[in-house]
Amino acid sequence: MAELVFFSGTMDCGKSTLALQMDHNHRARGRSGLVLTKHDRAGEAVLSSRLGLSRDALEVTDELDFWDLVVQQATHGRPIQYLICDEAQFYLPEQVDQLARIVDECDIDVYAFGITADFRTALFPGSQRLIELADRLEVLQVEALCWCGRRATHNARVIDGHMVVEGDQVVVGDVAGGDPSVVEYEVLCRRHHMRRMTSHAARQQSPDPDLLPFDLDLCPLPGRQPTA
Ligand SMILES: Nc1ncnc2c1ncn2[C@@H]1O[C@H](COP(=O)(O)OP(=O)(O)O)[C@@H](O)[C@H]1O
Ligand SMILES: Cc1cn([C@H]2C[C@H](O)[C@@H](COP(=O)(O)O)O2)c(=O)[nH]c1=O
Repeated sequence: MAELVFFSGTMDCGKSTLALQMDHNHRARGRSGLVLTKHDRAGEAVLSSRLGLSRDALEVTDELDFWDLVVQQATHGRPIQYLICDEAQFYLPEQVDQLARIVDECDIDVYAFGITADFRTALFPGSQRLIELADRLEVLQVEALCWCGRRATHNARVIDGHMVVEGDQVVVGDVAGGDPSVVEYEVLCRRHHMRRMTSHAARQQSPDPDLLPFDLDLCPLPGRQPTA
């Protein structure tokens, strides 16, 4: 029986890599599928992973009707058995409803990949609908880590090293390493997200590089009070 599965996690935890692997494995067994994405960092109509792999994909626009898409494919003699849907947090809730209908009425597997929450910890509308409708939620096994060493569970938006909590929900960007004058993201544990303590801020408080990436709370020094 077909399933709607939502693979989620923070940014940079391997979702797009897994999406490419799943497409590869299904294709290798002769199954026919479609790969879709929306606002990938690498540009339009491409699904890219930070491991260096990428492939062509259909760009999901607000106008796209997934139901019409699979019906069209079938009527043109290209029946679909699975859909890979990356950056699904950006899909409209009604598009997620269409995906659920495709699973139930066409017996097509839908594998969706995306972050659940934005930089303010609010659910993206597409992710909220996926959580409401999915047969299964899968949290990725590879843990992205906060600078302190704990598992990263939240996405921070960072401008000039400082975490911001106001702005548009959707701003396409990457985790640190690019041009620091533009918006970038950093994954943090909840504690440091709530304290707005990015790696930059932590370094300013504790400039000795030997103290990073270890969190003093996790690895206290004798006689020293935790700072972060
Ligand atoms: N140079 C590298 N060597 C090994 N693994 C890497 C390298 N660069 C990135 N990765 C892995 O790729 C993951 C990010 O994969 P990606 O599919 O782009 O993430 P997501 O789609 O969740 O944002 C990182 O968590 C890391 O495990
Ligand atoms: C937290 C957050 C992220 N985004 C954007 C940034 C990236 O372009 C994608 C996530 O991609 P990834 O493959 O999971 O790294 O989402 C955003 O627009 N708004 C946010 O709050």
